[in-house]
Amino acid sequence: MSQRSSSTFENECQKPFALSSVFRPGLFEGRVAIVTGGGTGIGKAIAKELLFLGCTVVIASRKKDRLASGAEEIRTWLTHTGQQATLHVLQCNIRNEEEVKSLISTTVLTYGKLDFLINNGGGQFISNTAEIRLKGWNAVVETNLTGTFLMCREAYNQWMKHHGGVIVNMAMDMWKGSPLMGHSGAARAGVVNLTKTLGVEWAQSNVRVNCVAPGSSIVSPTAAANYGDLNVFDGIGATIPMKRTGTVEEVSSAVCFLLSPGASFITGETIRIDGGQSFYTTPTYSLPDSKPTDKYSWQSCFDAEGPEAAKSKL
Ligand SMILES: CCCCC/C=C/C(=O)SCCNC(=O)CCNC(=O)[C@H](O)C(C)(C)COP(=O)(O)OP(=O)(O)OC[C@H]1O[C@@H](n2cnc3c(N)ncnc32)[C@H](O)[C@@H]1OP(=O)(O)O
Ligand SMILES: NC(=O)C1=CN([C@@H]2O[C@H](COP(=O)(O)OP(=O)(O)OC[C@H]3O[C@@H](n4cnc5c(N)ncnc54)[C@H](OP(=O)(O)O)[C@@H]3O)[C@@H](O)[C@H]2O)C=CC1
Repeated sequence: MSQRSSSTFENECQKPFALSSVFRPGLFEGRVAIVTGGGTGIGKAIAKELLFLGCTVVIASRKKDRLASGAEEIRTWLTHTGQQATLHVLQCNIRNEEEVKSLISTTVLTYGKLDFLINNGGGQFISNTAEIRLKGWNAVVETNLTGTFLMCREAYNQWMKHHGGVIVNMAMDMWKGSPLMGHSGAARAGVVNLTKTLGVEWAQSNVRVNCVAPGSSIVSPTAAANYGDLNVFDGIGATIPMKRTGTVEEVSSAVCFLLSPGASFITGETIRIDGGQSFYTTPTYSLPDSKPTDKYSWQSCFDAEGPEAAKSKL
């Protein structure tokens, strides 16, 4: 079997506009999508790929400046691809119910429909759970779980209930717990569960709801900046069975597959995009040194309590 070397692949990718999707051009022509967090990182890659495939895309997030610079980059890129598609920018904090309602209604009013919702916007900060203040806990849970719920509910009630559609949610590698990201792990586990529920409840409306779960390994400058350390992804590749970090394109193509007719019998599912990391036992969080914890056995109780106490229980 011939094996393409990684350097060949890198060279291909350095031709920035030659390769923009593994899917066929025009696949999403006539479709309308909302991508939250579409101005940066993974969301920006999803927006680009959808546009490349002919979809009209609304990107939405909290910060005007991030949206504006993301949109400028996307438009320049789109021009170079030679493809024509519409990109629309709307400000929205997914934690705010009124803003979410308005994002969906503006999209439906402007473009007459809403086919795809990609709930990519989200995130968290790093902290031992014992040190998380209630405001910080609430901020992360509202962003990742409540924000996803609000977006799904409004997309469904305002459009998809009567017209069908596809939703893709965002989780993370929280399968074995999330040391130092307890708030986000709990919220994303909720998102995975919500995805299953909605997949069942909304099947009757021809709405599919799925989710992607990237490992803590998808390199983007904005994600790194969020942790105040541009090198935060260094060293992570070595802990992954595939021996490398992931790319934003590798998340985007999974999202596009889930949106496509090729996934038309898939709903309620979460796809891991983590190079096998979540199935591998090497911990990314090292436990602090501590003495062995207390063991339970009848003999140890007898030893601890002494023969008289044990006899008195007979
Ligand atoms: C280690 C490698 C990991 C690689 C894997 C990457 C995974 C990813 O998910 S990458 C995505 C990264 N991007 C983001 O996380 C962006 C979105 N995140 C945020 O905006 C914040 O983290 C947020 C969700 C907490 C929302 O922030 P904000 O809008 O400012 O929220 P509030 O003003 O309502 O509340 C802030 C509240 O939260 C606590 N807090 C925030 N940051 C920290 C921090 N760095 N350390 C400790 N606590 C923090 C704090 O309680 C804040 O309230 P105040 O105390 O009043 O400031
Ligand atoms: N990179 C990785 O390794 C992993 C990433 N993820 C998840 O993937 C998603 C994208 O992350 P990534 O691109 O890497 O990082 P980014 O920090 O670049 O993306 C986060 C995006 O979410 C938007 N956002 C955050 N809070 C809100 C909000 N309340 N309302 C609307 N938009 C919001 C941000 O825009 P703005 O600031 O303008 O609001 C930003 O565009 C996130 O949910 C992230 O947690 C999950 C696992 C691993």
